[in-house]
Amino acid sequence: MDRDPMEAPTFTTGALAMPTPAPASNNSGKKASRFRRVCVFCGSSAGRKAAYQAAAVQLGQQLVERGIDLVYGGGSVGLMGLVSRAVHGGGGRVTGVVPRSVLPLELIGETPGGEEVKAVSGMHQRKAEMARRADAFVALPGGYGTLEELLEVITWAQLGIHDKPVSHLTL
Ligand SMILES: C/C(=C\CNc1ncnc2c1ncn2[C@@H]1O[C@H](COP(=O)(O)O)[C@@H](O)[C@H]1O)CO
Repeated sequence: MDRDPMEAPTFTTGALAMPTPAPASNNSGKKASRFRRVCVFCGSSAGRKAAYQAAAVQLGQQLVERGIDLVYGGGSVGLMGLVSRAVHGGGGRVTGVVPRSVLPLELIGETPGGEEVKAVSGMHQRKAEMARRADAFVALPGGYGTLEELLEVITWAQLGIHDKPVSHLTL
């Protein structure tokens, strides 16, 4: 049976799940995680289903809940803006990595104030910088850009360039 598109999904991905059934708490009372910073790949548009937007917000909230910082492509638009605002709004730390050429396209309107924005010279530098800073990767729904980013880190894992967990959420 199809999932109700308005229903927020539950996150049970291996990458973010705790290794033990009874997670310890960190100093702030949040559930502890073995990941300090997670890279989220997602659409620069909001997508057709309300569930995509709900998932972006819920993932951001889950990161904050677990005390995990966010690194992402730095956009204020689409699902990228939703996840970053959810993390920042919840008190989490956000780092956006944006190619200078993409800044005017993806950082527009109300920018996610307070986040660290690292401007880089190109798309490849962005992916390398996000991968360097992250302990794990999660992909949400998106377009070709998201697909390209996800496949790149999968192939880097296959080649042994990194050994960080990669997961994607299908809705
Ligand atoms: C091979 C190179 C570039 C190939 N294209 C992209 N590579 C990486 N990131 C990209 C590319 N095109 C768009 N993006 C970014 O993905 C994000 C999500 O986009 P979506 O299409 O809405 O899913 C967004 O931030 C895009 O800038 C050169 O290395």
